[in-house]
Amino acid sequence: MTPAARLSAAIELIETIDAQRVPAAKALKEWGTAHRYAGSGDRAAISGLIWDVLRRRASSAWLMDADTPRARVLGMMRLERGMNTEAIAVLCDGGRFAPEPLSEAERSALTSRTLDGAPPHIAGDYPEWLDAPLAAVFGDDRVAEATAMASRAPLDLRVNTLKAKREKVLASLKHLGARETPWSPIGLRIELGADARNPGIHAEEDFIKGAVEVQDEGSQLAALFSAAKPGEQVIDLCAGAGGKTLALAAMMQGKGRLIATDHDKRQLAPIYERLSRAGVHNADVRAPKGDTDPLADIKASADLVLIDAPCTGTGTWRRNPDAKWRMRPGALEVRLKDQAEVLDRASALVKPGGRIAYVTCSVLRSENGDQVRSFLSRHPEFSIQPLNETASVLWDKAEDFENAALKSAEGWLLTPRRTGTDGFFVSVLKKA
Ligand SMILES: C[S@@+](CC[C@H](N)C(=O)[O-])C[C@H]1O[C@@H](n2cnc3c(N)ncnc32)[C@H](O)[C@@H]1O
Repeated sequence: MTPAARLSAAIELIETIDAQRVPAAKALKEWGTAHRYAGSGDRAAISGLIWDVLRRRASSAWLMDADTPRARVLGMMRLERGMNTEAIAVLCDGGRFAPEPLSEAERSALTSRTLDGAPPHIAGDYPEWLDAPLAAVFGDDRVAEATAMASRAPLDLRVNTLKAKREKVLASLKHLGARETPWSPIGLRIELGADARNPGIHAEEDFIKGAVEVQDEGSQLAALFSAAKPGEQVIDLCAGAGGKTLALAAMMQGKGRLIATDHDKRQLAPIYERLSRAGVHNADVRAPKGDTDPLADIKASADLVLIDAPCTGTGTWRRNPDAKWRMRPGALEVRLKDQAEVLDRASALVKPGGRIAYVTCSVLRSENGDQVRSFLSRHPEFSIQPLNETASVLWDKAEDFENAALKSAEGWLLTPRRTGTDGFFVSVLKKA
């Protein structure tokens, strides 16, 4: 397919997504099935166009002064891909399979309109109802923060120190353009291009042998800040697919007891194979069975309970721009209730002198600092570990990190703009 034909296909797909209100991933899959002649390069390029349109959905429509699929695709080419009017006109030449030529109104919008004067939720590309919550966290920086949250994310990897050292994996993944992450001492980063083609990390020997895992650097830092140590009893209470469990296991160097559970046993399904590939031998996965509590035998004995809390995922919008537009206030309410419940459950599992690491991949205060404050009012035996102590695990990077991340009385907030990671909140709570 020519670049122009790919653009036509993207416009057609956005029309389908709008008309049928289906998730973008589903629409892309169905399009692929119906257009078997399209090669993998075409599919990746078209997916890249769709994701970029979703990233800049509101600002592209504003720029073009028209909220149609075609206008949003054209506006995205200008805003996200940095193409000028002439370059866009070359693609839209009305030829076979190419989009129709640009109208006068489109030419004029692409050439002379800007985002000046656009309201924050349009310039920053987020749902209007989230303007007040984002303003509460970022104030006048919310457009810049949200713009970074709309940008494309790199592929981050965590080196599994149970099996390998970072220098060695770095050398063997050089051909993919891997380099060290800025903060995590065990992270590697591969920048991704505009097409949604992934670099095939799952087929690399390092991945197959368990020397690396895919994990955003923010998620790596959240695990590091929990300061899990060899010999401790550690519970990963919302273990899901096990991303944090694997990181905790590496920190524990195979010594001590690591218990992973989740209230939804289906979420745990991938964890068994991942633990085995990573060479973890001290993990005990406890899937819930009926109404029985899989942690019934644990009473105030854990050194550390990590809560990778169920949350709205606003911090991961750059990896899933579709989810951003689908988010509803009702979903936030449900998450807030879940978070309070999980925190209360954790409080009974931790021993005196032990700690809870409360983590979300959200930037919203109601899920982060507010949640911590209300937990402390219910459980005065807990207190917040000073933030500089939490960040001290970064050694020589700790000071730079303290200047980069956003600090509140309750914990650290990492954001794409400030730390170049997904958005993550981390608070460590110590039990007296
Ligand atoms: C952010 S995800 C976990 C991701 C995972 N830790 C990882 O790093 O791959 C949150 C998880 O919390 C689980 N969850 C939701 N409510 C819960 C509850 N009340 N108790 C335990 N887990 C819960 C969800 O099933 C989901 O798997």
